[in-house]
Amino acid sequence: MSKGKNSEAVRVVVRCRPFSKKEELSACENILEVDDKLGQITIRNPKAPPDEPMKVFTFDAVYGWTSTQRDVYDEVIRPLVESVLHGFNGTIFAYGQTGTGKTYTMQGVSNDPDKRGVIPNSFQHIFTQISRTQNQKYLVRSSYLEIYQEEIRDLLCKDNNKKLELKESPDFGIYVKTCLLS
Ligand SMILES: Nc1ncnc2c1ncn2[C@@H]1O[C@H](COP(=O)(O)OP(=O)(O)OP(=O)(O)O)[C@@H](O)[C@H]1O
Repeated sequence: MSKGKNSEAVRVVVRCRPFSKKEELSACENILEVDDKLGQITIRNPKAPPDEPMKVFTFDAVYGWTSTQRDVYDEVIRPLVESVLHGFNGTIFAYGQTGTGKTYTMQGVSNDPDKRGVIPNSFQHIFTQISRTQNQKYLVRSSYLEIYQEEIRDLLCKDNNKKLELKESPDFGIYVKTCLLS
């Protein structure tokens, strides 16, 4: 049976950011080609001998430097948030080297509606859906943690310098006690 493109349990999506001003000014060379139809990224090694084949990587979806926050939300995030609203679990995380655009994609620019990222767009999506629903109760819980250099901080806590401890319980597994829980 053929599967729809959003039916995989885990989807890996790559987004390539545009050159920064600094990279433009220093005439950095683009070595990537993004094929969003095939979900492929081709990497050209400028130092490789001419007969060496280029490296091609295939993902569930790829987004190039002209992709917008809306493209990413509508095609990748919206279906997952919809399924969460129907009671399924869902996780979105951004992974990548420093400066590659994780914060831009997840958070974006708050004072420009077109540049808002996954977090504000999914909040808007969830609360719009809740406001339109009648005869149904929702419970929305939120936490915002930073893990940096092996230390965990609760960014919703007034004292966000306080380090949280990693704990383990037979009932919940591994957890941290956030400000809301303590
Ligand atoms: N898709 C994009 N379009 C335009 N600008 C982008 C895009 N992605 C990232 N940028 C810009 O590139 C720079 C680096 O991005 P960002 O801070 O999101 O990287 P990061 O992966 O979160 O880095 P770090 O791991 O160091 O926190 C920022 O100036 C950001 O605005």
